[in-house]
Amino acid sequence: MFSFFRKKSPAPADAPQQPAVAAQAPAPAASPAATPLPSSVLSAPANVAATPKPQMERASWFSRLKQGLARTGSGIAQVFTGTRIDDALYEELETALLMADTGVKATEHLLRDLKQRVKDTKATDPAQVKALLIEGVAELLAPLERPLVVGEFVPTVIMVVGVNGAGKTTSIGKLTRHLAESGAKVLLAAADTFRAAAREQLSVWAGRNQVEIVSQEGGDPAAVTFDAVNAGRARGCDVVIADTAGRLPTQLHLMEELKKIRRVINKADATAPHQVLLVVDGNTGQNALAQVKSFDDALTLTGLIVTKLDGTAKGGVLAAIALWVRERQAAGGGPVPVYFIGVGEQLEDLQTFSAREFASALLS
Ligand SMILES: Nc1nc2c(ncn2[C@@H]2O[C@H](COP(=O)(O)OP(=O)(O)OP(=O)(O)O)[C@@H](O)[C@H]2O)c(=O)[nH]1
Repeated sequence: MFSFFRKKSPAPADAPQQPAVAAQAPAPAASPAATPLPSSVLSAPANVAATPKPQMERASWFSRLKQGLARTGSGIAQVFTGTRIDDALYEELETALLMADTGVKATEHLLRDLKQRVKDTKATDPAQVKALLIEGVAELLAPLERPLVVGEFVPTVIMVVGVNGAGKTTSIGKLTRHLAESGAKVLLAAADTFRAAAREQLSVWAGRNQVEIVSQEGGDPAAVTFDAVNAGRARGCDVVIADTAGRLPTQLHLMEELKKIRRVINKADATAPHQVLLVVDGNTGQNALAQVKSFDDALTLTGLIVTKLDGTAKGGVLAAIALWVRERQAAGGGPVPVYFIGVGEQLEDLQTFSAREFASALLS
C-alpha cells in the first residue's frame, strides 16, 4: 500500500540525503479515483507502481468505501431520483446535505456551485445534476488530497493527537504496518504514560509489526517523546511516531501538555515535528470540525486522519473541513490534508484519501 517508499540503501556518510518518498496508496486501475502521482514519488522504481496486486486492493477499497459511506450518501442520492430540476430539488438537496453534517457554509457553497454548473452545462436531467454535484464535491475536497511524505527528514517525526477513542492508536498501528512493509524503519513512542492499556495496545502493534517502541510507566510524556526522537536518530530510524493520550480541547492543562510535547520534540530535533496529525472520528460530524479548529489553534496541525467513516450518516463533514482548510489557506495558513481515511478496524480499512474517489463513493 505504501509501494512508493524507497528503502534506504547503505550510503556513504557524505552522501546526499535520500529522496523524499510518499506514503501513498497506488492510483487505482479503473476506479474513478485516478490521481496523478505526486512529484515526490516520481523517482520511485517504476515496477513497484505497476504491480497489479495493489491496484486490485485499491479497487476493493473503493467498494468498501462505497459501503462505508452508503448511509451518508443515500439521503443525498435520493434527491436525484425524480424527473425535474426545480426549486424543490435544490431544497431537498439542501436538507440532505445538512443532514449529512456538511454544515451551513459548505452546503451553501455546494448549492451555489451546483446551480452554476447546471447553468453552464444546460443540464436537463436530475441524473446529470448528480454527476455535476460529484464534480463540485470533488473540486471542494481536492485540496485535502496530498500524500504523506516521509524520508525528506530522517527520522521523520510524526506526532499524533486527538480526543479519546478517535482511533489514534489503531491508525498508528495500521500506518506502521504499511510503512514497515514498504521497508521503512519505524520507532513508536508511547507518550501516554498514564494509561497502561494504551501503552499495551501500542506495544501489541509494535510487536505485530516488529518495530521498536519507547515506552515508560508514569512520568512525563514529553520526556518519553524526547527520548524516542533521540533514540530514533541514534538507531537510524526513518520514522518516529508519537502516540499521545486522548484529550478534549476543553481540558486546557492537557492541551498544555501537548504543546509541551511539541516543544520538546523541537528541542530534540530543530526541524521536528515534521507532522502533527489529528485523528478525528468522522462519525462525530460537525463536532469533528470543532476539534480540528481547536487542536489547530493549540498545535498548528499539518494533517488529519478521519476514522470511522463506515456506516456513518455524517460523512459530509469532510466538505465542511475542506471549506475550513480553504479559508485557512486564504488567510495565509498552510495546507491541512486528510492523509488517510478509515472505514473499519481491519488493516486494509485505512487508506489514502482521494477527493474524486470519495465524492464518487458518496453519491454512487
Ligand atoms: N468502525 C471503525 N472503528 C474504528 C476505526 N478506527 C478505529 N476504530 C476503533 O475505535 C476504537 C478506538 O480506537 P483507538 O485506536 O483505541 O483510539 P484512541 O484514539 O487511540 O483511544 P485513546 O487512547 O483512548 O485516546 C477501537 O475499537 C478501534 O478498533 C474505523 O475506521 N472504523
